[in-house]
Amino acid sequence: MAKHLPPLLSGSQPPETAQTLLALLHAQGEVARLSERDQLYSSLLDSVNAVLWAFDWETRQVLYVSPAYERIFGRPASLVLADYNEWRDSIYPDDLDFAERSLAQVLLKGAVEDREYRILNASGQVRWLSDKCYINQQSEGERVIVVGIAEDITEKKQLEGELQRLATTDVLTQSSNRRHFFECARQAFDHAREDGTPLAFLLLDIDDFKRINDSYGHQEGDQVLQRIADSGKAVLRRGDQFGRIGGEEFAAIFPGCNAQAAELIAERLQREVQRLSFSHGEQTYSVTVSQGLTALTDQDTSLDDLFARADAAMYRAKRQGKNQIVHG
Ligand SMILES: Nc1nc2c(ncn2[C@@H]2O[C@H](COP(=O)(O)OP(=O)(O)OP(=O)(O)O)[C@@H](O)[C@H]2O)c(=O)[nH]1
Repeated sequence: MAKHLPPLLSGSQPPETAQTLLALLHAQGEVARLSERDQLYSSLLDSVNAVLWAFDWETRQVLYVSPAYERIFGRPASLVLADYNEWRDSIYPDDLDFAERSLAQVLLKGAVEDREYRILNASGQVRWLSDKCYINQQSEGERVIVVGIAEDITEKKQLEGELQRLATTDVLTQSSNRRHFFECARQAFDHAREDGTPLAFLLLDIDDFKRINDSYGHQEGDQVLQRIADSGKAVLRRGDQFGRIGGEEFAAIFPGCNAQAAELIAERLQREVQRLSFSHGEQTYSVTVSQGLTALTDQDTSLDDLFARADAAMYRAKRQGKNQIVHG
């Protein structure tokens, strides 16, 4: 038979002590929940590879940096909280102007999301940051707080650089590939036309390359291509562009260079290639190249004009006995 238990508390309201007890239990639960949430927030902040930050625009004071600051910058957070210049001084000198100007734009735009700059961390390592920032001002007249998220994108940048290198480089010779060479050459052509500056264009083709392949094998042929490309790169000046544009055909573009100056470079390259010595087993051999050279004229309307003249000149060099430079 069911027993009827006496009511724990009589009347509709619990006595005062019980109310206090309930309130305490409730508060304890709240505290536990809050500390759980706190732990969750701080472990989230810790795990992202980004610094969340807040900055008082008027007083130039950093109000908050999340734990990733110490990991990415390699410096104690207390220092940047005491002095904003800690952050400024970490910025890679070439990027400081951009970092400051783009931060100031947040006042006009409310948000600046395309800020990428480099920092030097405490051990002198360069790191790339994507530092987005936003105005956090509720109403007119309130102090301006800028908040931001500075993500470490160093690995992404390195990957982008590697992809860019792969997309623009000829795998065998590590010189520019055809597409990239002509892209750069077209830009150089446009600049030369705009600025009225000289420009020279060169085509180079290895002589009797088929015979090298047939006599010594394709791998040997590849080595010849690599060493000729190395000679090309060594002879060129900074700002010149050198590329492999076909099987055994290379091209170079010389911005700011007239026909005479380009001729000197082509002659140097011709000598460099003649000096190269190759060996296959007991045999040693050398190679020669034919070059077609031309310079920009007032009548040229596109890079194709220069290319056509250099190409015709190069074939003349072949017909005239190879191992020579012909002007077109
Ligand atoms: N090893 C190697 N050979 C290549 C590569 N690309 C093209 N070739 C070879 O380059 C040779 C070009 O031969 P041809 O166009 O007849 O020219 P050539 O023998 O140099 O004759 P000339 O241009 O008249 O001096 C061919 O045998 C191609 O197979 C490459 O990446 N590696």
